[in-house]
Order: sequence, then C-alpha cells, then structure tokens
Amino acid sequence: MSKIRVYELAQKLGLENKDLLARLKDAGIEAKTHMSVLEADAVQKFEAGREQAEDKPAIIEERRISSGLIRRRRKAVPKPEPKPEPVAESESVEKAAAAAPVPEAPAADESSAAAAAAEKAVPVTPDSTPQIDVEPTVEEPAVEAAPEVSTEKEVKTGAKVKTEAKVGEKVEAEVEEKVEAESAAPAAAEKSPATETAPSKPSAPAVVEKASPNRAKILGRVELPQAAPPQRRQGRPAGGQPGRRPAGNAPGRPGAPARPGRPAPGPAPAPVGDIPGGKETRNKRKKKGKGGDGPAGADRHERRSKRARMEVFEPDRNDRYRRAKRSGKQQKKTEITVSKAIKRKIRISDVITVGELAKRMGVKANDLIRELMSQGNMVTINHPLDYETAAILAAEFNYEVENVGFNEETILNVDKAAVGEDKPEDLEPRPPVVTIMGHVDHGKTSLLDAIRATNVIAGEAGGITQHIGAYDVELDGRKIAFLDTPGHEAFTAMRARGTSVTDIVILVVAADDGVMPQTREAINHAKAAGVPIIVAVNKIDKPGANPEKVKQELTEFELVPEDWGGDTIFVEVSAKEKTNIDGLLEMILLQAEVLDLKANAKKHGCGAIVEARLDKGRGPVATLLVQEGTLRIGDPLVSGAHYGRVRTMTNDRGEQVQEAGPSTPVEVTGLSGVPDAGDTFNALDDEKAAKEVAQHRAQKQREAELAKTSKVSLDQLYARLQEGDVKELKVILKADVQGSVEAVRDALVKLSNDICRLVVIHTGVGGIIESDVTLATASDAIIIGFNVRPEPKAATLAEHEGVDIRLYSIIYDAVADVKSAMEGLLAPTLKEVALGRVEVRDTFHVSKVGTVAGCYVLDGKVSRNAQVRLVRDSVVIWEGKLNSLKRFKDDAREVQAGYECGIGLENYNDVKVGDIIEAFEIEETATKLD
Ligand SMILES: Nc1nc2c(ncn2[C@@H]2O[C@H](COP(=O)(O)OP(=O)(O)OP(=O)(O)O)[C@@H](O)[C@H]2O)c(=O)[nH]1
Repeated sequence: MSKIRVYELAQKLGLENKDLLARLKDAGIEAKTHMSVLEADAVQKFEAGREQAEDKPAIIEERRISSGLIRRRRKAVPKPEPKPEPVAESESVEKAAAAAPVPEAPAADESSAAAAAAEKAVPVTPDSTPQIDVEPTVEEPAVEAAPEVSTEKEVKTGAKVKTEAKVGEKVEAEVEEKVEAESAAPAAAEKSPATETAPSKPSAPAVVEKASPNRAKILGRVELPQAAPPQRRQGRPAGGQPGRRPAGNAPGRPGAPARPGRPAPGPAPAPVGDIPGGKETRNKRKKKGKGGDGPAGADRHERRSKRARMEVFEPDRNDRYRRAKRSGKQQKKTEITVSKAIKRKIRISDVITVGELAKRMGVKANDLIRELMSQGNMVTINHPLDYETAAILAAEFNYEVENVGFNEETILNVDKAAVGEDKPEDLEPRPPVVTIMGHVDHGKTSLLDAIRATNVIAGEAGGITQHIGAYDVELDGRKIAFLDTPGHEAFTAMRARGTSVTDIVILVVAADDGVMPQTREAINHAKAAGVPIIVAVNKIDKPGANPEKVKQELTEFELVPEDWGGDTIFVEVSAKEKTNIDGLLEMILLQAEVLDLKANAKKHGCGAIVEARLDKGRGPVATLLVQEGTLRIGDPLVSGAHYGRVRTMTNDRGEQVQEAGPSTPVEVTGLSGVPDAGDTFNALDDEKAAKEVAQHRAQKQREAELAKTSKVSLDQLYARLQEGDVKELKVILKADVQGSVEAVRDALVKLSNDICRLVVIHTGVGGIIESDVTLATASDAIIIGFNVRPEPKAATLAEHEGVDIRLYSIIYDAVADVKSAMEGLLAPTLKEVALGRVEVRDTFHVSKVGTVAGCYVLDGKVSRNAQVRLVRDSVVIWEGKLNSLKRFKDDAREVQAGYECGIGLENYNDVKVGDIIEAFEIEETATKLD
C-alpha cells in the first residue's frame, strides 16, 4: 500500500475527516490535517487496530481526581470471552451473595451484560484502581480482573468501593462524575455472572425499568447528599444511571443477585429522574416555577429550591447567603422599627449643638433648624442649645432629653448614694487629728515643739525632723496627728473651704496671763466647728502661774473642768520644761476614744491639703492629711483645680513611704499645680478622670468669679427666710469698745423671733480682720462693724468671698436694719461706694485754715466732693467732708493713687500721722428682696 492522505482514507472508510483525525490520534498516528500524508504502515496499523477495536469492548480507565470525582477514560480492551459453566458460576454467586456483607455484585455485572449486548459494554472496574490499565491485554477476563481488584480493595480497606457503570450507553471520551455504589463482595465479584450474562443481555434495561419505581425513593432519600452534584452537572439521561443503593439496603434483600440469568439487581439501576435533585426533579421544578404558581409563587418556590440545593451542595455559600439575607433583613428592620424607649432618651451634658442633637435623634439637622425657626429661634447647625430648649425640641420628635451634666461626685466615687456607706466591718479605728489654738505668745509653738521633741527623742532617735505642716506622734503605739498650723485662722480657713480636718482642738492658755481676746476667738472658732476642746494650761512653771484663774475665766465660755462638774478636759503643762506632755497626749487619746474615730482604709485615699508650696527643684509640693482610704505611690490624684500622680511620698521624719492610711500626714509631689490649704484631694482610678475633674473645677471657678454671690446678706435675708433657706442669722460683731459690743449684741439678740433666730457667733473689739471674714465665710454669717472699719485685706477677702459687712455708727441703725431685713421691710439702702484710701504722712498747721494733712493716695482716688472718714487703728475717729484738696499749691478736683496731695478736713484738725482717710460716696439703691 502506498501513501495515502487522510481525506482519502476517510472517504475509503466512510468517515468524516474530523472523526478520522481523532481516531488516528487515538491510535497514536500523527496526522495534523486532512491533507496529511499517512504512511502505508501506519494505515495498516490503524485498520488493524480498528478491526480489533470493533470487536472488543472499551475498557474504562478510572482515576479518582478528588474524593467526589472520578475521571474515566475509555481504553480499548480485548473482547472478553464468555466463561464456561455459567450455571455453576451462578450458584457460586448465590452462595457469595448470602455470605458477603454486600451481597450484590457491583455494576460491573450489569456493565458486562450491557457490554455484551451492545458489543461496547463497559466492564466497570471498581473505584480508583489503576491496575485496570494492565488488564486490557489479558485475554480472558477484563471482567474477572475487575472483581479481583475489587476483592483486593475490599480486603485492604474493608470499605465500600464507589463505582458507577453505564448501562447501554456508549461512554464518552472523558467523563467526570461522582458515583457511589457498593463494591462487590469478593466472592460474588469473582464469581459474578457478569461474563456469562450474555444470554440475559437484553434483560438489563428491563431490570432498570423494574427496579426504578420501587427503589427510587430509597435511593433518593438516602443518597441525595453524596450523589446529587455530579448528576446535576452532568445531566445524565434518566435510566442511563446505573444502580446505586445504600449500603444498608443490601442485607435487607439477601439473595437478590442470586437469580441466575439476570444481572444482579442489587445496585439498583436508579431512575435518576426520581432522585431529588436529579434532572427530572429539577425540570419539574423549573416547569412549576415557570408556569404553575404564578410569578410570586414561582419565585418563592425557585428561591426555596435554590436554597435547598445550596444547603446540600454549597454549605459555605449557603451560610453567606443566609448572612447576606439576614443582614438585609436587619437593615430593612432598622428602617421601619421605632427605637426602643431607652434609645429615645438623649443624654446631654448641660448643652448640645443643633447638629449633635440631630445626629443623636437620627433626623436631619435642617428639620431641627426649621422647627427652631418656627419657634422664633434663628439658629445654625453649630448653635448650642441649653437643656430646656433641647428638651422641648426633642419632644417634638418624640425624644426625651436627660441632663446628665458633669457629676464630680460620681467620678470621685464619693457619692454616698451611689457608692453606699462604708461597711461596718471595713471601718477601723484611726488616730485623732489635733489643732493647737490660743492667744499670741501663750506658747502654741513651744507646746508643739515640746510634743514633737518628746516624740522624736522617744521614737525616732537621730531622725531629721522635717517641717511639712503636720506630723504624727506616737504614745504607747497609739498615734496622734498634729496639724502644725497654730492659730484659729488656718483652722477656720480650712473650714471655710468645707474641710473639717480637726477632731480635737487644744486651747493653749498661759497660766500667768489667762483668757485673752484671741483665746475667745479660738473658742468661738472651735465651737462654730463643733470640735471638742481640751484646754492646755501652759507655763505652769512660771512663778505667777495661776491655773485656777484660767479655769475660772473659761467657765464663762462653757468650758467647765471635769473636777468642777463640767466635761472639759484641762491639762496643766509647761512647754518650756516639757512637763506633763505625756499627760496631755494621754488626754487627747482619751478624748479620741470617746469620739470613736473610725475610717475605711480599703478605698482610694482622700483628705485635705494642709499646706502646699512650689519647690524650685521638685515642683508643687503639698502636705496632705489622708482622712479616709489609703494613698499610694502612683495613685492618680486631683486636688482643687490641679491633678497628677503621686510621684513621691515623704513622712514628717523625711522617710519615703509607699502608702499612707487614714489620719496620716505626708508630703507629696506630682501635682500639676499648687493647691490651696484646705482644699480636698481625692485619689482616683485613672489620671484622665482626675484631669477631667480638675478642668471642670477650673471652669467652675471661673464661672463663680464671674457671678459672685454673697453668702448671706441683709438685702436678701427676707427672701431667703421666706424660702426657708435661713432659719438662723449668724452675726459676727466687731466694735470700737467692749461696751459697744455688749450693747449692740444685746439689742440684736432681742430681734430673734419664731421665724429666724439671731445668733452672735463672735464678738470682738477692734477693726474687722481677715479671720472675722473667714469665720463668716465658714459659718454663713454677716459681719456688723460698730464704729470700726475692715482692714484692707479683710475688705478684699470679704468682697472675694461675698461676705456682707455692715458698718454702723449708731446702734439704732444697726438694729433697725437687721429688724427690717428680717421683716422684709428693709429701707432703701444707702450704699457706700469706696473711692480710695489716703494715708496721712505729715501734718501742717496753717493759720486761719487749720491743720492740713500731707497725704499719699494708697489706692483708688480721692475727689474734692467725696465724703471722708478718718480711721485710726481700724477705728473710725471722724466722718465728714473735705475742706480742701490740693496738688502742690493748686486746688485739685481729684487725685489718683500713687500721688501726693494736701487734704484739709471740714471743721476737724485732730489729724495724726498714720491716720487713714477713706474717701467714699453714698449711693442710694432700692432694697431688693428677690
Ligand atoms: N516659762 C515658760 N515659758 C514658755 C512656756 N511656753 C512658751 N514659753 C515662752 O513663751 C514665749 C512665746 O512662746 P511661743 O511658743 O512662741 O508662743 P506662741 O503662742 O506660739 O506665739 P505666737 O506664735 O506669736 O502666736 C516664748 O518666749 C516661749 O519661750 C512655758 O511653758 N514656760
């Protein structure tokens, strides 16, 4: 044979060029196009191979690609010859079927049968065994070989082998499908009648037809999850699907494959169409979807079936689908759902802007602006709304506004309502805190030193004492904290800031001097604070000491010694000689026991600033007295408008300490600024909160300075009486002489009535001093000066603190004013407006004119028409008008501060160097009671 072109050969064989090319390729003969030339050898080889191929069945090479996929390729195998003695074989099969766990022969049987019938049957090999590849050349049994493989597999794994056979269908070149079938039991497979089933060849389809109605349900129900996807993808024709059956089904039908002459019905030739998820089912659904239910129902149905399919085949995607669906639903829900009541409550801190309010309510800012405009407010989006406006506006939109403001107490954890009282089991006894008061030179400092020296020598030999403003002393293991701020001024200054630090007051009275004015003041200050007093009668070592006289004098102030039937402890001591210091300490501890002082050391430290200063090297340094809780290094701290962390802590002996419990004074660094003595301090959880509180306080301070209100003033007395704010009018009375004090006090006390009691908490002779003002501040008192003036510092402080100072020269005026105020009938107030103060530095006598004072204007100004008051040692000497005001030799209308001037007083010549001339004007204002 000579060479031949492909198309010629195709014509010769009656094939299409394309087909021939494919076959040539399969046969391993190279031919690219229909014009390619084929060698004679190649043609012969091809034709020979073709003849052979027509006679022998194709063998399928199967390769498992993945757990669910088997790739199957057709391979030419020699035609198997029918086995002899089919009957004997059948019997064996019958036996095997009974014995095997999976009694039915695999699809191989059917395949063989089909192969025989169609001469192109597929002897199905089980599972993924590549061994099949070597079989084609074996003459006898490709089919036998297959069961052998099955057997091997069964033995090795003991598992079911998945396989699939196609009955009556020409296998395509490459097929991918997932199948599941049971492997044949070894014996059954070996003796499978597959090879001898030629006679029953035609029965294979019949078996399929018969089996399908009965088994479809079972198959479908059980095998759906595994079998469905490939079916769907492949779209295998119904009836072409070889039997598949659940493994568990086999034992239920023993002997099924035993019938000779028929292919084992075991692996049920499932009617694929009946398997849920199969093509037919899908078609049905499609049909339904398209026609039956109408668009809505169809859609719903389609969605449901799609979802069902996804549940089976794509669980992950299904999750996504569900999630997407759910989130979609939620979004929709948000749109239509009305917010819960709690969400309709907007919490604001005093003020909120229009924009912020709109955002919180979820409405457009424009809507709010429109609403406000309709109410007559022209605002912008950044316009701040106060609580009331915000509340009214929000109500229009069905929202509530709650003013949460800034609650300092909550942040500081001192809000008893929120935190609750300390548990009794947490309360432990704490040392008493003591302050020493008394008249000048009666020995306060000496007594403190004596106490300290005794203590240092006793306990801390060699210790370097530090002045930190407060210190501990110890007696028999019991501690006492002393505040090293002798005098009632500091004591009251602290109290004025709302800090009650002192538990016990030691009143020092010199035995040789007795009760003096400041002794009285100290008593009044201590009593006003409600602090118990222990009297230390000092200087008993002095020859002229008369302790009994001191006791006698103090009875006037209701301080009666115990041995005289009273309840005041008197201790006779000598600070200089250090006599009976321990006796005094003992009495302090005794008094402390009576007071039953307790504190909870388990919480954050809090207390008061005893003193504070700015140290060049260390920054702000503050001496704190811890009153409750425990203060530790590193604790965030806030005091007044300052905050920080406790960087270092030092005790009064100069030792670094890590923590300080109740009634312990320590010197602390780490604050951002210098707090005021008497300020409280609080340790917190975090520094940010401390900063917030400090900033808030600073803000409040600024506001307070802007809107200063007096504590109690006569002008407002009646209104406040009506409101029930005031039940008691406290008065501090200062006068030029003791007689005036008594007279005015008696007159005032008589004004007490049912509505308001008038209490004179302190009286004194002399000008109004700072301590009077601090006492008035601390006690909400007014100050009445009779023929006296406030010292400049006191006046400034009074103005700063809003303390009402009333100055009178006639008792009747003082009494009438207070009475009118109490009755709400205060006459128009003649308000004195101070212009300035002038100091007399020299005096000249000018004939016919009188005495002219050479003066210096200290502050403000003095004007020619002003009224003046001559003050000597804070006592008013004269009041009247100016006769002359000169700058050098010229008359002046007014002279400002910092300049010298000559002043002549009208009809008054007794001017002395050092006198102060106060210039003022009288302004008449109507009394306001509201
Ligand atoms: N003999 C005697 N003198 C004492 C005693 N205590 C104090 N002194 C003296 O009294 C004077 C005043 O004592 P201070 O301790 O300065 O009195 P003070 O009350 O602190 O005085 P001020 O700080 O000015 O208020 C000093 O000279 C002390 O030496 C004492 O017990 N006996």
